[in-house]
Amino acid sequence: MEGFVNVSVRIKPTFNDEATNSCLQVINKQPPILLVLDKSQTYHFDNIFTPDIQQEEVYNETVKTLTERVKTGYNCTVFAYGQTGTGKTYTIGTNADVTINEEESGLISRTLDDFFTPSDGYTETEISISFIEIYNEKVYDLLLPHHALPVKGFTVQGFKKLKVNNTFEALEQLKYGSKNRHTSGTKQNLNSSRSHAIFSIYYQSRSCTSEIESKLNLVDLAGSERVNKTGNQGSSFYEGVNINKGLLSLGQVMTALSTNCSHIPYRQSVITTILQDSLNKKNYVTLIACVSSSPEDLSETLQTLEFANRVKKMKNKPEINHFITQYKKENPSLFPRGLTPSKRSNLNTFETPFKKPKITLPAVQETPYFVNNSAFEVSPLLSSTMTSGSSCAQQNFSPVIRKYITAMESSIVNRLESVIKSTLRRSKRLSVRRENKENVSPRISWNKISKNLYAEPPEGRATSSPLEKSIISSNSDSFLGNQINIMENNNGAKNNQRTDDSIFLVPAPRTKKPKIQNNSVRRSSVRLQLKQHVSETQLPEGNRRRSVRLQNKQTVLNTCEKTKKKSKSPVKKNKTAESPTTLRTNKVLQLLNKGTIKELEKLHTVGAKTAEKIYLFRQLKGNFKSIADMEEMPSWTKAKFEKFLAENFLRR
Ligand SMILES: Nc1ncnc2c1ncn2[C@@H]1O[C@H](COP(=O)(O)OP(=O)(O)OP(=O)(O)O)[C@@H](O)[C@H]1O
Repeated sequence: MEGFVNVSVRIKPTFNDEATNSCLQVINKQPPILLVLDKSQTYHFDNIFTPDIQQEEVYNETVKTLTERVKTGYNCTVFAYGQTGTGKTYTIGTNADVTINEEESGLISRTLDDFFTPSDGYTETEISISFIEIYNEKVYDLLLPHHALPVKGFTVQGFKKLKVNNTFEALEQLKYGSKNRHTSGTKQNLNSSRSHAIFSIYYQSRSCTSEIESKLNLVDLAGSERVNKTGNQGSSFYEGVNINKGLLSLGQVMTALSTNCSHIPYRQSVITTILQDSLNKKNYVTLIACVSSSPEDLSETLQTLEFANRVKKMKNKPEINHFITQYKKENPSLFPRGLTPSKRSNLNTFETPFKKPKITLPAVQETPYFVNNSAFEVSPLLSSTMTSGSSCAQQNFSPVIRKYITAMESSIVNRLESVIKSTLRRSKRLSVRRENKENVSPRISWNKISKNLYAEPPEGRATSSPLEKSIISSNSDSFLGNQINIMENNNGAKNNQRTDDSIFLVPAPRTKKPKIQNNSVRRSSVRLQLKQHVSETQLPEGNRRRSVRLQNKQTVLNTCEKTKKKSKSPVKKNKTAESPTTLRTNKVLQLLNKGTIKELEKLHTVGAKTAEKIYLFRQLKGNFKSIADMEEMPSWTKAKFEKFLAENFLRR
């Protein structure tokens, strides 16, 4: 597939008012060789179109093959390069009068005709077009002329990509865009293009075996010009500078590509930046160099021919943009060798290439799947799927997509069937047991039990939950003792079956630590009493501070003693103020104090480590000071635990 870039030269016809002498001569037709008379220099090109050659022949020799390649998944680009007024716009067909004369219609309209010719076999094709120009190094959308478009990376953002259904629609857009193009009259061309125009045709097709996304760029470059010849001044001069800048960087890119340079200077101008995806060796590139045979234009003609000659040296190895679905893997024999896998990176200027097919499934009636544990009804969709095999059989999808949908559906149906079967088996078992009047134990929802057990009754609720009630009202020793007995029995019999009463498996509640009168309160009361004492002694103003510092130590100690006595005085506990949680925990606590370490470990309310701690407490003849102590323990660190031991037990 490796080959040289296709380069053709088109010589513009000389008109009456121009010189009749020609500086160019075709000395051989096959292979075509062009001789520059004055310089005795020869050039070899793929095609040399003399002035008498018509548009149709130019198309057949240059773009027709590319159209076929685009249809098979290659990206292709055609450039028209040359001096101003040599027929680039005429050749490409980006002029506004494209539809006037069919014979003179350019490459664009002929290419569109080819794309809209119906192809053989079952293929869904979609043709879209875009038409942009680069004027003064800024990109403008000719189909949506407003502001300059931003270029991010190598991609133009926000240009209009229009889907067209026939050549006529596309040509209408071309005509509209051509009118929006920046043109002005120069000495050499009355309707000179002042911008580079890119007309892109996007081809997308889907068939039963493959999906293709590719594009053809037809680029009408602005003419290279010499300021002294064009006589441009002011803004036209500035336009000319930018045109030449773009053309120069294009030449440098081509040279870098032809000499296999590691760095390709794409970013030197906007035209090379946005054509980066087309100006590379992975795509087919065709150059049509338009020249004038007039001796006056000899230097420009030579420059154009030199450029074309450099491009001719560029070797490319086009890669197919064609991606074949899973089907190829399954049926490799159906696919010819040489089709390389898709390279989606080549399509970086495309927007989302394919719209995902919308799968509209028939409306589903809300019908229950399972009724009475023994029989079930299937929804209309499911039943149709299970019987017909595919709900999208009537949909207009390609065979490959249909195949995948069918596979997905069958896997869903299989799963549903297994669920239905298992549910039926279970319901059958239950009904048999009910018939035999067996005790069918309901399933225990541990979350529900824990909620019922530990949830604080909401405000205004008169009674607690049944479980709460039973625990609170029952004798703690007998109730909890029973539970331990049950557990011990179960453990002994290695019976893992849980009962509704095994409430100890529910995690312990965590309640807020009740506020305890701490030292700070005591200290503040001492300070108050000292203040009173000082005011009572009525010391002179100046000595008051000193006297406070020099307070008799005995006075302070006496005050502290009094406060201690006050705080130690028995406080009447309001039993009714204790919440059900506190009561419950107290009862658990009592059990913990009596039980052995094994019993403690069995209770999941505390972890094994905590059980050890509790046991250690007991060994130390300590007792839990409050509920808060026990409740906080699981989260304690070792240091905190040791501190607690030191403060509460070791001092005693
Ligand atoms: N092969 C041709 N046959 C008939 N007329 C031609 C041919 N080539 C060019 N012309 C005419 O020459 C004139 C200039 O051509 P055109 O505008 O295509 O040049 P250009 O290279 O695009 O110039 P510029 O770079 O300034 O835009 C046009 O009127 C066009 O019709």
